[in-house]
Amino acid sequence: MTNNLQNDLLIRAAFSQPIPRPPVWMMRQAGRFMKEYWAIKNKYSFLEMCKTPEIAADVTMLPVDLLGVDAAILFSDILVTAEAMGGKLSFEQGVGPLFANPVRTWDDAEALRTDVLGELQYVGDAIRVIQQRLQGRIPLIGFAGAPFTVLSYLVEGGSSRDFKRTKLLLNNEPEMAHLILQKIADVTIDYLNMQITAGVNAIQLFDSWAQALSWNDYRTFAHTYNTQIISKLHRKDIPVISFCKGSSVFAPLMAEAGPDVVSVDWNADLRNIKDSLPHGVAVQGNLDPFVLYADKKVIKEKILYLFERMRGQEGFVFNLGHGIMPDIPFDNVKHAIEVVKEFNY
Ligand SMILES: Cc1c2[nH]c(c1CCC(=O)O)Cc1[nH]c(c(CCC(=O)O)c1C)Cc1[nH]c(c(CCC(=O)O)c1C)Cc1[nH]c(c(C)c1CCC(=O)O)C2
Repeated sequence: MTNNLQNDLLIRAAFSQPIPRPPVWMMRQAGRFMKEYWAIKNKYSFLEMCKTPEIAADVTMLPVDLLGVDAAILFSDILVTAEAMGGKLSFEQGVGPLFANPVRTWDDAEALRTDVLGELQYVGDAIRVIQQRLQGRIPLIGFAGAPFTVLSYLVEGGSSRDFKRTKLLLNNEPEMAHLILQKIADVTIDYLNMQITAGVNAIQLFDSWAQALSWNDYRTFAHTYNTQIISKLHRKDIPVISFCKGSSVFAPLMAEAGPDVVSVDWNADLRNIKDSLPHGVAVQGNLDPFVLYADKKVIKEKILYLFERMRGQEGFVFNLGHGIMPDIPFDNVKHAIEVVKEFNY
């Protein structure tokens, strides 16, 4: 495989090639647990940060410069596609994302736009600025939200604990759900291909809340669309990582959708998941992020336990089972990354 990266551990691990140690990056590695993030966040709104390429690049680079991770992830959000489609999106401090015009009727669903790449050009611009800063040191991961998870925010109007309205829609009005899901899938395909053209080195698809679904509903309302998206990416040598909370259960279906890597939450034993997947599908994960609140000695032990379980396995990317929480001590995150980087099989 050829690429011009100085550190291509992530790419090699994603394609299940031999590597001296697992690569490390962490979901939500650019965020509120860093005081340097707050220095920027106190001056701009979250969406302003996402939409100003220089600022998005500054934030993307924070964990690269301060933590020494093996991959950068674009600073953006999974909900920018839904905003471009017509959702009136805001992020309220302490509340999370809100859509002022939730999708509740057939008319709302039909009004969602799909020809929206023009409105997402700021993301391509940010990718180009970030790649100038990275200078090929490490890969840049682009990403998008998967249709089911994005639909849940559009329908609920924001975050939800039980996904009651979303499930009511899937159960009572499946055709309307499919209309919305297909529109989000179409936008996501264009959007990820645009990120690839702009220069990302890997892609992660976030279906964060798929755990809410039954197996059958996951297949009908999530898997179908994720499969479509992954099959329509102009991947060339760009690996695709598929993430959901619930991957401990849904990993077999996730692998069937055709990604290079399945990102696993912290419930399952990672080795058992790896062994259950078809040969050549890599895994990413799966430290419980709450371990990062613990003493440094404990953090190290839990990481080394995971590495022992994965000994002899190609196709392993170290990550958390879900994102870093905002109040996790920075020093603990840094310690975890150092433990991984000092490791050698
Ligand atoms: C579900 C989801 C969202 N966004 C995302 C997901 C999938 C990952 C996951 O399951 O956690 C993905 C995401 N969001 C953000 C990134 C940037 C890259 C990274 O560092 O990982 C990524 C990859 C920045 C962000 N996205 C958000 C922030 C916080 C904004 C702030 O500073 O207030 C950041 C840094 C806001 C956001 N965005 C979202 C929520 C629910 C919230 C509010 C809750 C929270 O704050 O954690 C939607």
